[in-house]
Amino acid sequence: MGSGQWMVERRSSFGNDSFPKEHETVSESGCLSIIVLGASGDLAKKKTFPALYHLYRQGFLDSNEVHIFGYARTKISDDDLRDRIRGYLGKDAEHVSKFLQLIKYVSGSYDSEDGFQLLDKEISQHEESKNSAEGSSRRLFYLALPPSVYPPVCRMIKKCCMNNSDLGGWTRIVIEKPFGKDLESAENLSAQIGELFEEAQLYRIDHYLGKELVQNLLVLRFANRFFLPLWNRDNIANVQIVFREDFGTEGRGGYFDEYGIIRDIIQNHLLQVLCLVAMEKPCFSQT
Ligand SMILES: NC(=O)C1=CN([C@@H]2O[C@H](COP(=O)(O)OP(=O)(O)OC[C@H]3O[C@@H](n4cnc5c(N)ncnc54)[C@H](OP(=O)(O)O)[C@@H]3O)[C@@H](O)[C@H]2O)C=CC1
Ligand SMILES: O=C1O[C@H](COP(=O)(O)O)[C@@H](O)[C@H](O)[C@H]1O
Repeated sequence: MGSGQWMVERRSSFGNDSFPKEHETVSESGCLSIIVLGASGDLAKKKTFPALYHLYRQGFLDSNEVHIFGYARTKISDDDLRDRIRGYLGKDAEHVSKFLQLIKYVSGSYDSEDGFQLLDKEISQHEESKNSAEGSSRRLFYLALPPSVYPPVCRMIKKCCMNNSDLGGWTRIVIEKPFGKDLESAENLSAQIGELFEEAQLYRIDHYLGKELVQNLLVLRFANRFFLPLWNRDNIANVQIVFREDFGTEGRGGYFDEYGIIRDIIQNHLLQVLCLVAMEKPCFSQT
């Protein structure tokens, strides 16, 4: 299947015709607010904040423009959140401390306006303090939350927290896997979120596809002259994909009770790895 055909399929399956217009330019200057919803959780502490820290260390997040907000129901202070994530960031205490000062925590529920109005107030205050006359405001909402709360959270963002600066900018939503429990719930989620945001504002992600080892599987299989002719049923007796964690549930119990570890890992991460191990060479031709 070529890329042209893929676009057509994707439009119909997500029921939304508002893909980015190819030549549309979007302002990438001015104040940037990154809001991590579910900031008290496992994903936020182990992956999201460390990823933001690495972007900061590599110079992609300018402390003159960026502020990071954590949001969740747990009642903790800014410093409590900083203490929770400090140990996951790195060993350079000075840089870690500077990065942590960019983070503010707001507590509130996922389905009522009070918390989101407070969040909007905090973001707006930050924008007012940082914006120059020509700057625009960008708001990136990262949902480090179980899928069951995506719809209420998206409704609250739409109602209370959209960027409406006269100076332009954008509001974007990043959604983690798993995207629902099955086809029906995934389509249901898409329909609900699609009513609130344009497709161009939505980013569905799965961090396994970004792993170097996973990405290298394609190179190993299709660009390596030793493996290319040998990687087939005549030479491979069996394939085992092993997922191991050397720690316990660690606060994920509520989420696992609802979704289950199999849905959490197997139908996305591990099946993707299986596909990369076993699939035919991709066809890159255009249709
Ligand atoms: N952990 C990881 O490494 C990764 C996780 N993911 C995905 O990210 C999402 C969150 O995972 P993770 O952070 O591990 O899970 P957590 O159980 O740690 O949940 C994150 C936060 O969401 C809130 N929460 C948990 N359960 C519920 C619930 N039933 N209803 C409302 N709020 C709830 C809690 O915050 P509070 O109570 O303070 O509001 C919690 O701190 C999942 O969809 C998971 O598949 C994706 C990639 C990696
Ligand atoms: O998506 C998830 O993945 C992590 C494991 O990711 P890894 O990069 O550390 O291998 C898992 O711990 C988490 O429960 C799950 O939601």
